[in-house]
Amino acid sequence: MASLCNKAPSVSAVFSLYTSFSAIMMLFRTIFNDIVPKRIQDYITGKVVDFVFSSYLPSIFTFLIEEECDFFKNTTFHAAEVYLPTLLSRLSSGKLIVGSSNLKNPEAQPKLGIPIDTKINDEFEGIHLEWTLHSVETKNFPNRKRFFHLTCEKELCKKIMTEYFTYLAKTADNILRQCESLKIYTYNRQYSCWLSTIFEHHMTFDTLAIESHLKTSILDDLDAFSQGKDFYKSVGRTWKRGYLLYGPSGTGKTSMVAAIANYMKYDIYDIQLQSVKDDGELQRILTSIQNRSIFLIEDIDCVYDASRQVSLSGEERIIIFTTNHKEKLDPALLRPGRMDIHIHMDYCTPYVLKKLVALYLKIDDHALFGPIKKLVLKVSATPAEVTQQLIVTKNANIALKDLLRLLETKT
Ligand SMILES: Nc1ncnc2c1ncn2[C@@H]1O[C@H](COP(=O)(O)OP(=O)(O)OP(=O)(O)O)[C@@H](O)[C@H]1O
Repeated sequence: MASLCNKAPSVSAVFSLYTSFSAIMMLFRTIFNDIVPKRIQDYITGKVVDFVFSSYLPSIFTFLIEEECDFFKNTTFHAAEVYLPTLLSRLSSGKLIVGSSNLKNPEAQPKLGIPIDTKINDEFEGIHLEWTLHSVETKNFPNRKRFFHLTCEKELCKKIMTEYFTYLAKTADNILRQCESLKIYTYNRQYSCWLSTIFEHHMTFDTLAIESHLKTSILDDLDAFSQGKDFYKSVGRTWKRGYLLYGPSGTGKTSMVAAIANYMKYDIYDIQLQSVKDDGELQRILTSIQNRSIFLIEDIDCVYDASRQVSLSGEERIIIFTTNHKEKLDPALLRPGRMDIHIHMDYCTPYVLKKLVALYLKIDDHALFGPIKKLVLKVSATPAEVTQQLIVTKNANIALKDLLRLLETKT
C-alpha cells in the first residue's frame, strides 16, 4: 500500500506537467500562426482533419449527374427522374410533384416528379445512397440547369459506378415499359432540342387492316427484334432495324407507324430532314434520341440526299422511312443494310375490305359483300377512301350501298 502511494504522481506534479504542456502548445500555436504561411497552414490543417475524420468517419463521395451531357439529354439523369419517384417512402420531405398533361385521358396515370433540394434515400445491396435534385438559373435556354447529387461512402463508389448505375438504367427502363402514354417528339431547330407531346394515335395491329400473312410476318420480326439484344451483340451489329413503308397515299403507312409504336411501346421521333442544316447537325440530332424508340422520316423520296449519312447508334431503335413513290428512291437508300424490311402498303383487297367493314359496321356478312368484293379486285381503292365511307353511318345497308357507288365510280 505504501509503495503504491509512493509511485502515484502528486497533484502538484500533474499540475506542473499540465502547465508545461499548455505553455509548449501555446508556443507551438504562436510559431505556427506567425511563421508558417497561411496556405501551408490550411494544407496542414486539412490533412490533419482528413486523417482524423477518415479514421473515425467514412468519407463521402458525390456523383454529379447533370440533365445534359455533351449538349444531349443525359440518360442517367433521365433514368433517375423515372426511378426516384418510385421510392416514395424514402423521400425526406414527404412531398412529390404530381402532374398530368394528358387532357384527353383523365384516367391516365399522372407523371411524378421530385421536388428540388429534397433528399431521397436509396438502398442498394446494403449500401446507403442519398439523392438530391438541384436546380440553378442559367442565362441560356431553358434558363435553368438541373442536376442530381448522388452521395455514398467513398470506398463504395466503384461498386456504384459498375453495378448501381446499371441497376438504375434497367429499373427505369422497366418502369417506362409499363408506362402507358407514349410520346411523339419533333425537332425544334431554334432551340436545338426535341419537343414532345403525348402520342394519341390509337391504331393497333388489331385495328390496322392488312393481309394476315403480312401482319404475322411484321409481328414476328418486331418480337425477334425486341428480344434480339444478345443476338445483335453476338454478330457485332448495332441493335437497330430499318423499315421502308411504301405505297399510295391513304394505304395506311402512318397508321402502320402508330401500330408499331403502340405494339413496341416506343416513343416516336419525327424529323423533317429538310430542316436539318448539315451532317453534323443530323448526327447530333440522332445521338440525342433515347433508346427504345422509332426514328421516323416521312416522304423520304422528297427529302433524301444520297450524300447524307443517316446512321443510328444507341440501342433498340427502329428507323422507319415512308414513301408514296418507291421508284423515285435513290438506289443507295435501297441497298441491303440500309432498310431491313420493305413493306408494301397496298390498295384494298377483299380481305382488307372485309376487315374494315367488320371493324366499322360490326358485321361479318352482307348481301352486298359479293358485288363489293368483285369491284375491289378491279379498281384501286385505298383503305382511307373505304373507311371514309364506312364512318358516315352505322346503318350497314346505307354504308355499303354508298361504298358500292364509290367503287363503281372508279371503274
Ligand atoms: N390499313 C388500314 N387499316 C385501317 N385503317 C386505315 C388503313 N389505311 C388507312 N386507314 C385509315 O385511313 C386514314 C389515313 O391513312 P394513313 O394516314 O395511315 O395513310 P398514309 O398511307 O400514311 O397516307 P399518306 O401517304 O397520305 O400520309 C387513317 O387514319 C385510317 O383511319
